[in-house]
Formats: sequence, C-alpha cells, structure tokens
Amino acid sequence: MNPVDYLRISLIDRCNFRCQYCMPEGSELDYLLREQLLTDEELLTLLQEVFIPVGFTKFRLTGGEPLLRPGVVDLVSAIASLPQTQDLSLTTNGFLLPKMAQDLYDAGLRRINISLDSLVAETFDQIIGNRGRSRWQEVWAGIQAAHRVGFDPLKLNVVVIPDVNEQEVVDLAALTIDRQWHIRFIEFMPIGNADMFNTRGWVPSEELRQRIRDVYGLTESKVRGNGPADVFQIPGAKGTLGFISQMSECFCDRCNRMRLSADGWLRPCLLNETNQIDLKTALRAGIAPEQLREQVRQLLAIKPEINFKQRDSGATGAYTRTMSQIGG
Ligand SMILES: Nc1nc2c(ncn2[C@@H]2O[C@H](COP(=O)(O)OP(=O)(O)OP(=O)(O)O)[C@@H](O)[C@H]2O)c(=O)[nH]1
Ligand SMILES: C[S@@+](CC[C@H](N)C(=O)[O-])C[C@H]1O[C@@H](n2cnc3c(N)ncnc32)[C@H](O)[C@@H]1O
Ligand code: SF4
Ligand code: SF4
Repeated sequence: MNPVDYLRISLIDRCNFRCQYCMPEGSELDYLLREQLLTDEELLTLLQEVFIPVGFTKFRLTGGEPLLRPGVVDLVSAIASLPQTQDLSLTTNGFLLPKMAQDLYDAGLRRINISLDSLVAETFDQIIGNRGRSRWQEVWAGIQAAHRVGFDPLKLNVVVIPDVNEQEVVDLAALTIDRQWHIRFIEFMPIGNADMFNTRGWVPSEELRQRIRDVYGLTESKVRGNGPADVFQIPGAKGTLGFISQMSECFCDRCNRMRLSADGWLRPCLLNETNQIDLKTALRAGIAPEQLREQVRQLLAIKPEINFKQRDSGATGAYTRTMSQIGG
C-alpha cells in the first residue's frame, strides 16, 4: 500500500476569481464565517499533535485562494520551520504573487503551483470570470515574480476545457522548451460546475499528448512526481509536461494524500465524500490529541477502501462541496 504522508490543507474557501469550472459567477456558495475557520493555532496543533505523529510530513496549502488568508506568510513560516516538515508547497491563482512572492520565499516556501489556463488574455478572463477587468497581466507578472524569486520547481496548472482553451495546448507546452517550468494539463472534473461538465466534458490526456507529439515529439520523463501527474518531456526541453488524468486514466492506486478543509474536516478522498471527520469540533470540545490520532489512524487504515474506484463511470457529479471548498 502506498504510504499516505501528504496533507492538502485548505486555508480559506473564498477566492478572488470565479473560474467557470470551480465556482462560476452566480453560484450561491455559503462561505465560512471567520469563527468557523481553523485558527492558525488550531491548525498548528493539529499538525504537531495529530498529523505529524501519524506520519504526515508533506503539506500543500490551497484554497479557495490561499493568499487571501490573513497572516498566510506567518503561517507558512510556522509550518516550514516544523522540524518534521519534509515538503511544503502552495497552489495559487497567482494574482497576489507580484506582491507576495518574495515574502513567501523568505518565510521558507520553496515550491509553488500556479494556475494559468490560457496565454490569451481574453480567453483567460473569460475562464476566470474577470468582472470587467483583465487579470491576465497580473497573473503573468506573478509567475515571473515566482520565477525571479527562485521557486523551484515552478509548476503551472492548466484545466483543459474543450473548445475554450484546448487549442492552446501546444503553445502552452512550448513554454517548457526554454524555461525550467513544469506545465500540467488537468482533465476537468465534474466538481464545482457539473452543468458545464455535461455540456463540455473533458479532453483525454492521451489526445493532448498526441497533439504535442505531432509538433515537438514527446518522451516519458525520468522525473517522477509524488502526485497524480504522469510526467513527459519535449525532447531537449528544460521543463516537463505533466498530465493529471482523473477522468480517462486512474492514479488512485498510488494515492498518497488526504485533505483538511478550512473548517477542519478531514477528507480521505477528493472524489468520495464518505468517512470524513470533523477535527475542529473535536478539538474545540477538548478531545485529547491521542484520541484524534487514533481516529486518523483508523481512517488511514480504511483509506484503500474509500479511495475512488468508479473510474469507468467517472466522478459522480453530485458533491456537496465544490473544488474551492475542498482545495482541489
Ligand atoms: N483526483 C485527484 N485529483 C487531484 C489529486 N491531487 C491533486 N489533484 C488535482 O490535480 C490538480 C493539481 O493539483 P495541485 O494543487 O497543483 O497539486 P499536485 O499536482 O498534487 O502537486 P505536486 O505535489 O506538485 O505534485 C488539481 O486540479 C487537483 O484537484 C488527487 O489526489 N486526486
Ligand atoms: C481549487 S484550486 C485552489 C488553489 C488556487 N485558487 C488555484 O486556482 O490554483 C486548486 C486546483 O484545482 C483546479 N481545479 C479547480 N476546479 C477543477 C475542476 N472542476 N476540475 C479539475 N481541476 C480543477 C484548479 O485549476 C487548481 O489548479
Ligand atoms: S480554481 Fe482556484 S482561482 Fe479558480 S475559482 Fe477555484 S479556487 Fe479560485
Ligand atoms: S480520487 Fe481519491 S483516491 Fe483517487 S487519487 Fe484522488 S484522492 Fe486519491
């Protein structure tokens, strides 16, 4: 069985973007109130007294948009300085990076994944719901800032949407030729906007690989990630191409992760909502860390049974929490 040592931590459920596939404009979300969020202190207690003792050593901060969390730089610093933290990373839409990249790096963050669905400002703005103001330039500047500051690896996430940005896949892949960036193409999953999924669906990764192969050639990379991406490379390129193919392929047999929501629910699988544990309520009720550790250990033991197994039917499309609430 794969060791489960990677925790994705959602810091906040709010976001300054409204990506069509995640939290489309007009979708009525009930945001968490501030008192419902785990405080920094509670989060650090859970990490030190529950998650680290049961074997978690890799942490990813996500959201919503994690850079909107008040005090995020101090929180990064606190998690980075825990002696047991082997890997700390963050997934962001990049909008606030021009201002924050240096502080995050100085706080101890070394690895960052930034979402960039298009190289064309109009397409990008259409996908992220620009509310009358283009955001592409700021995000591009955020990527440059992250590069300049020294984040390595620097990964760019592209959710591929048929007829919207799929025609840009070869251009996006070409970014890796002379930059040491890692572009990952993600198959759209039906959490967040199931309606859009029904009408547009996803493009199988192998089809995207063939398009890139036809133009540049493609080899399977020697670099193996510790996540869901299958890694390839344009021959001679500095960076790599990752394919996250939840809909057409299946990587659940190598699943190494669980998720903690901003309000303290531990979720053993992204695509299966069963067996979640409310750690925040337990912590606030004064339940001893030893008991919480025992609950998490039990969940780890049954995780292989919970892991998503309906690959033939795809995801169910009926989820009570959206991607922005889970953290992806
Ligand atoms: N189905 C599924 N999708 C995942 C899982 N982990 C991440 N993803 C998806 O992969 C995409 C990119 O996620 P990131 O936040 O960049 O994290 P990652 O690819 O796991 O990160 P690395 O640690 O850098 O490999 C998002 O759309 C996630 O929803 C997973 O365990 N299962
Ligand atoms: C939920 S976001 C949170 C972090 C940050 N706001 C961002 O966009 O990078 C994490 C990742 O999930 C991806 N994502 C969101 N909704 C998705 C969906 N329905 N299918 C596949 N990926 C999705 C995003 O593109 C992003 O790479
Ligand atoms: S994908 Fe990220 S940036 Fe886009 S709406 Fe969801 S949380 Fe916000
Ligand atoms: S769908 Fe569930 S089991 Fe499969 S990789 Fe994602 S979190 Fe793990």
